[in-house]
Amino acid sequence: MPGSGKSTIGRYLAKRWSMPFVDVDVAIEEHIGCTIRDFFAKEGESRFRDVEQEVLAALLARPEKTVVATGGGAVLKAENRQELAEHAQVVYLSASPHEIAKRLQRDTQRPLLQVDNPLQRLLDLHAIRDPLYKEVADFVVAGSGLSATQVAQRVAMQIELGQHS
Ligand SMILES: Nc1ncnc2c1ncn2[C@@H]1O[C@H](COP(=O)(O)OP(=O)(O)OP(=O)(O)O)[C@@H](O)[C@H]1O
Ligand SMILES: O=C(O)C1=C[C@@H](O)[C@@H](O)[C@H](O)C1
Ligand SMILES: [Mg+2]
Repeated sequence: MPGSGKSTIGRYLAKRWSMPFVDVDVAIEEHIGCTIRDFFAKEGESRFRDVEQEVLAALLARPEKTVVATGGGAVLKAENRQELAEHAQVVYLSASPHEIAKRLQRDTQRPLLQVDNPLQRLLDLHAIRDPLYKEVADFVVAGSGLSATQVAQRVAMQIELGQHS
């Protein structure tokens, strides 16, 4: 979900494993040459999703092991879910819409949440996406009530356990 901690936790994991970290949102902004917010306003969400698919596929094709923070909506396209399942270990950072709304109270950068009732928007997004996140994830780490560092440690433990079993 937007605000679930993908960028924060992704950076922590990359440091822990001495791997490169790529935030797909940042890679997209480099590719389009403006902010995602402006791109949404100018070109619309559908065009954004096409660019997101292109950038994500290119990142997943990299031979180097990399920690990737996807955009929150990457799972909406079946092609992205397929690519993720095939080329990555996927972690779903689950967090309740109420907790995310609290974290992002002062945020102005996430275009989907610039609405009168961001909590309702998060509840709607969660209802649509939760099954898709679960479909594509190798495992789910529940983040509500935990600090970002605690969540990152749980994710690291799950992945490291998987690699030694
Ligand atoms: N487990 C956590 N507990 C409390 N705050 C957190 C936690 N995880 C992340 N945060 C805070 O929530 C905010 C959003 O986190 P972050 O930017 O990492 O989310 P994101 O999933 O990358 O969002 P987006 O999909 O919009 O890119 C940040 O201010 C971050 O410090
Ligand atoms: O949840 C979403 O659909 C989005 C999340 C962000 O990471 C960006 O990819 C963009 O703002 C769309
Ligand atoms: Mg992010």
